[in-house]
Amino acid sequence: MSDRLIIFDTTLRDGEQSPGASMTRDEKVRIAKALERLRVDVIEAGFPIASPGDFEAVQAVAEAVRESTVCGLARAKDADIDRAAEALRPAARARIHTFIATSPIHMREKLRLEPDEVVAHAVRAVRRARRYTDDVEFSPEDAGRSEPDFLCRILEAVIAAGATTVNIPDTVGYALPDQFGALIAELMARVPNADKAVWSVHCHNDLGLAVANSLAAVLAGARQVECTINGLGERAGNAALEEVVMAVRTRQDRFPCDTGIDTRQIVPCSRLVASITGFPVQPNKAVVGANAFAHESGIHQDGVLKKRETYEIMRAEDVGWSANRIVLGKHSGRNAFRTRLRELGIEFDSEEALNEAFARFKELADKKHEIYDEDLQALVSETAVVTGQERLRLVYLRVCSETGETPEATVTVAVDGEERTATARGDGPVDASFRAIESIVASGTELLLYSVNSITTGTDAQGEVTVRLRKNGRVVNGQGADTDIVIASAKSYINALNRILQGEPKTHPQAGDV
Ligand SMILES: CC(=O)SCCNC(=O)CCNC(=O)[C@H](O)C(C)(C)COP(=O)(O)OP(=O)(O)OC[C@H]1O[C@@H](n2cnc3c(N)ncnc32)[C@H](O)[C@@H]1OP(=O)(O)O
Ligand SMILES: CC(C)C(=O)C(=O)O
Repeated sequence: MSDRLIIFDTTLRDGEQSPGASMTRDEKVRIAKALERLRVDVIEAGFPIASPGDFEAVQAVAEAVRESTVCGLARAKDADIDRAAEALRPAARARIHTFIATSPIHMREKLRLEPDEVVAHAVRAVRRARRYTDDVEFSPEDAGRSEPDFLCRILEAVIAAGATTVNIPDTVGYALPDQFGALIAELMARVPNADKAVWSVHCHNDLGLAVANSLAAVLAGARQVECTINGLGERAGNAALEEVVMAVRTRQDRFPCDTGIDTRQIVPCSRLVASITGFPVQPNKAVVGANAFAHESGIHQDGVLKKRETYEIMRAEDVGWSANRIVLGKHSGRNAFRTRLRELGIEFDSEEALNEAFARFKELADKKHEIYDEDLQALVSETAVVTGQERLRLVYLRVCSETGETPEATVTVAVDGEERTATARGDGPVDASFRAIESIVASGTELLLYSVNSITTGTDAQGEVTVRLRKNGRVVNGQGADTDIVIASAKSYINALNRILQGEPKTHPQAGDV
């Protein structure tokens, strides 16, 4: 049995199925490049038949990624498989992942097919996918609630038809670790041609057991785990990549295999996904939460100072947190700035992008005593968005907020380079600012979500604001960071409006134009 555990990342497909987490094509490419740096083996980039946008995103990821295999999802239908193959054509290594449900309830109530018909669809789909690539994965959806005898039958048939990976999904997060591990062991023992395929698992977190179930499966013999950054995914999410990878690595005394992941890229990748999707990472989240390596109580601090291993089972640096805290300030130069960002896994495409980020860093350093890694990451992800084709830019903001008075905001926005100013009152300083921006841009968008997170601690911490806007059924997220949360809010609002404008004809926004 192989000692390599294949990491199949599905942040861009199942992760995107988290309500509100949809990503643009360019955002998917940025995440895919980060996943490639993380050295994931397979990137599931989307479900090409789902929409023209999903097709283009899979195609763009297939063009951009050279090291990891790029995968597209397809139902057991000819049209889905042909569409996936078309989207994956530019890939250096392409995988088609086809699936059909095998549980009695799904076959009877959803597919309305007899078990024999399900087997026939599965075999036909795998054969068709093999016409396009040698790398074909098959999943019996809802395997966690399927009959083991039927699973054995369909898995033997798809392996004989050419499936090179068979993936056992616990689609509704129903399994328990001992039972799921036993199921994998049973299937691998009973399917006669089991050794012709890699065995994989895909677990959902409805009972908070996705990682535990995945690890139980690996101990039983599975050699691929499907997972997502920060555990994103449909409903309660999928197994978190960072937890699976670090559990296997930390407990090498129990696992007979290891991954090829560059673990130092885990935290930068987690932060990128959080900032693009607008789903912040909870501070107590394992591995990637802000408190994962923080020690608060005296007895723990005393122990760690004497010997780090008394209270730490992993090294913060090994997953991408920095060990040295105060590194950069307003007297630092470009080389220190570039070097620190390189240590965080961030590279600039051009000198212009570096200069743009450096200018923002200097502005921030003037306002803030200490610049933490999290500040830098927020600043760079903001720069990456800003250097795109932005049509609106915040030029000026003044807010007047006084006890007993209605807050008032005056805002100047450059619209395609032309500055416009407006003043508005609101229920609070943020509301007043948004109203002032609206009276300039007249976007007609609906605000679905507004959230503020403190990126670091202290009263001079940067606030990171996420807003979610909807227009004509299209939902976008915007982010902004600043030590002043009203400015961060205005930046995030304008960032979201820029995303709505992206790809639209370049006329000057007037009332209702955005
Ligand atoms: C467990 C998972 O996460 S699977 C992935 C889930 N992700 C998604 O569904 C996101 C993308 N989906 C979509 O955009 C749409 O559902 C589409 C484009 C795939 C299909 O859209 P529509 O054609 O309008 O069908 P709709 O979504 O209403 O229903 C699904 C149909 O696919 C059938 N179906 C579902 N799974 C499969 C399968 N694996 N193989 C074959 N047929 C299937 C259903 O029985 C149903 O058929 P019916 O229309 O004959 O009743
Ligand atoms: C397509 C399959 C693997 C899936 O996402 C699930 O069953 O949850």
